[in-house]
Amino acid sequence: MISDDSIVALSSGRLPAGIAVIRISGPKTRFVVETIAGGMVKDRVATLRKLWATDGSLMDHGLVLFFPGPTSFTGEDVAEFHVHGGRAVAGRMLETIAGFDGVRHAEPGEFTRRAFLNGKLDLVETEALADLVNAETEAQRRFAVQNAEGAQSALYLGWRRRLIHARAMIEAEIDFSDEEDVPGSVSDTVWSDVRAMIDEISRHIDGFHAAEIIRDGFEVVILGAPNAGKSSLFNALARREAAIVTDEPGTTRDLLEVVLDLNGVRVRVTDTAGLREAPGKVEAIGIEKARAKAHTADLMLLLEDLANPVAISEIPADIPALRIGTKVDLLKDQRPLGAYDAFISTVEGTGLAELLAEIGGRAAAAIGDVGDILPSRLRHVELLNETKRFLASALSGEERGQELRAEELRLAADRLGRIVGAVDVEDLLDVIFSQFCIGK
Ligand SMILES: Nc1nc2c(c(=O)[nH]1)N(C=O)[C@@H](CNc1ccc(C(=O)N[C@@H](CCC(=O)O)C(=O)O)cc1)CN2
Ligand SMILES: Nc1nc2c(ncn2[C@@H]2O[C@H](COP(=O)(O)OP(=O)(O)OP(=O)(O)O)[C@@H](O)[C@H]2O)c(=O)[nH]1
Ligand SMILES: [Mg+2]
Repeated sequence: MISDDSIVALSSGRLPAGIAVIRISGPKTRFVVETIAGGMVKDRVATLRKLWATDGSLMDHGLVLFFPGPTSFTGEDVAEFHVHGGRAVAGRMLETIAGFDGVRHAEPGEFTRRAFLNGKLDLVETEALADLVNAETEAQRRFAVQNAEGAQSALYLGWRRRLIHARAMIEAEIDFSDEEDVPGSVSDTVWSDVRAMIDEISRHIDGFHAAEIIRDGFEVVILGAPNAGKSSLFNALARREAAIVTDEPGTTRDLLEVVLDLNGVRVRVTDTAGLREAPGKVEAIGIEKARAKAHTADLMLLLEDLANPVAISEIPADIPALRIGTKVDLLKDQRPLGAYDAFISTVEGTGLAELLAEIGGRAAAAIGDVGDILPSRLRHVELLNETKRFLASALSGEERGQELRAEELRLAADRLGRIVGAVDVEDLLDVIFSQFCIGK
């Protein structure tokens, strides 16, 4: 639904700020610029102008930019007013512009929605733009900017092109099947490419967990017996008193979380209740939560007090773990018994930098290599799985005949088209654009 309304919004952040950017898009843009800036400005060049309210009073003195459609961000005429970032200045500008006939305040993501509807961005690029605006870590930014530039879309469009070609080859073979000189090897080539594509898609889907780690963070869970020093390590990693520490076993009951940025990767560290038998009611619930949390971890830190080692039981075996000896300062000259991956003292600060480096290294390894193209939404994974299912069915369906197999190739290509928004996506748009803030 492309409406004729022009839309206006504050596109920059929280006020007050040095500068506020007010953006308008749509057919009324020229008229608005002419009226409030006292005439048009040169296309795509910043021009300093006095900005006049409808009642003839001066609103501000600011920079005006005009981008004529279709060569603008939205594809429509767009203008920007870069004004002083005061609340009253921006407020007066917005109300004045929204007061023009045919101009209204924009909905969240509405500029980007217009860019999508005018073919400036596909759906995957649009989602990546939302990720770019929300990126907090360097890994999130790198990943989002690459996809906003079309890397992920190019992969899906490449597969789609191959399938459209494959289907054309199969259909040509059907049409000419009476003629002797169409070699069977054409369809052999096609089906071996389909098989290769299934492998490529599977490998790509396997990368989803890395994408989730980039977005949600690498999950580190601290586990151990009561008093092992879990909360003390948690506070040292958080660099603040995030958890209560006492010498009473059973101090921590609930899960506590801090988010770290380790070399540009989001890492979430959870402190847990000490694991032990026969605790009180509240602590028992905490211990249950700790055990459940361990199962979703990317890395477990299993803490043992070297002065009083208590190994913990029933820890998930399939999740990577580091066994850490704590309170190494209390050992004096004794050598610790047992195989530990690290020794720490939160009192003296021993081993903490090394532990942090180890966690950071594992988190970096878990997100894969810079430039890897990963599915960035569950939506992509679901459609890729459907694509794969149609391909597998086409590949194994010899007895069903070439027509049906060609149709399955079409359905597979369709699913890829749906990921980038080339086909049948009207129902997705409200969900996707509601992820944006106003002014984007
Ligand atoms: N001031 C300002 N900064 C901004 C934006 C903006 O809208 N305004 N952007 C907004 O997100 C981003 C830049 N993205 C943009 C993308 C396309 C076009 C644009 O005018 N595209 C035309 C012409 C392309 C060309 O000349 O190469 C087009 O696609 O046809 C402008 C900005 C980030 N910084
Ligand atoms: N000497 C020494 N004492 C420590 C060290 N780390 C923690 N402690 C002490 O050990 C006691 C327990 O520490 P916590 O961090 O609360 O232990 P916890 O594992 O969180 O305990 P629960 O929450 O009860 O499961 C406190 O008295 C701490 O001061 C350390 O590195 N050296
Ligand atoms: Mg604790």
